[in-house]
Amino acid sequence: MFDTSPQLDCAGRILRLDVPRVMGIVNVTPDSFADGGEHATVDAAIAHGLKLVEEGADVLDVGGESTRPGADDVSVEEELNRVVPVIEALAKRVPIPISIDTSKPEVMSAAVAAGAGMINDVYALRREGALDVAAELGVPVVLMHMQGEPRTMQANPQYDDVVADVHRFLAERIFAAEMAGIVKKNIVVDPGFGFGKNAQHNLQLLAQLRRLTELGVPVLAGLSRKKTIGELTGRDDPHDRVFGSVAAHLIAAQNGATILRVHDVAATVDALKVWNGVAAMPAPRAE
Ligand SMILES: Nc1nc2ncc(COP(=O)(O)OP(=O)(O)O)nc2c(=O)[nH]1
Repeated sequence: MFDTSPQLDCAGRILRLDVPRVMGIVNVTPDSFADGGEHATVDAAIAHGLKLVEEGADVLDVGGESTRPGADDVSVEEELNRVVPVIEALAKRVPIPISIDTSKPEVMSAAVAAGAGMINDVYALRREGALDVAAELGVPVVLMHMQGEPRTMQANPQYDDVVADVHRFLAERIFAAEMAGIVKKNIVVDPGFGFGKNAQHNLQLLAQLRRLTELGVPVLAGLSRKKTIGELTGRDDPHDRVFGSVAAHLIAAQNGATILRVHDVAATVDALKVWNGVAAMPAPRAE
């Protein structure tokens, strides 16, 4: 019997989506909100990536520019200097797919040449040239919703209906990607928790995440250590938001997400082992 569950071919490295998978975050940045500066050097980032693989990550997401509210822009050259050596080294040393977290077409190309097999773009390929470059590279792409720009997006986000608005945006970006030549089986969508959303918006999106699975592509959820988790738990320090983040990602998995983007891989992997244990149980017999 052939396994018909969805999977992503990330430049030859397969990311199976038969069960929720864990994307480990490797921020090669001095200013990321949750772990800024902790893995900012090439060597530290490589070591961190190897640690996340040890902990059970199914894919690594390497990023060289913080997208937190108010973050400074990073030049193409600086971003390349941060991520390319890390991707090159990790691609040689780990068997799992590596994704590049960038919105710059030049960085997408260089990262894939260095061994990345997936593009994760918080701008959903809206930057000049990004759609064409992503189509040319032919690797899976994550299209994420953001309202506004990182610098200003949290000022006062407004929606008529955040779930419907995000759903509509992602449907439009899927269409744009397909028109550019990206095949639908290579597309993942992401509601963009915290990107132009307040806590209520984030919780509505999490509660109704299954609506996004109607788009017919895998859903990625990234709530790890984010402000909404802090507000709900009262944990001001992002490092103290592990338990809340794990709870949020289990709910995302329960609501249809099959890629979870996390800082705390070991904790999330253990939580998913419990979740998978229950999910594997036979459905209740009809009365
Ligand atoms: N697809 C996707 N990509 C993302 N990239 C960065 C961040 C922000 O989190 P982090 O990388 O931890 O922080 P920073 O952007 O400050 O480096 N969140 C997402 C997300 O929710 N979805």
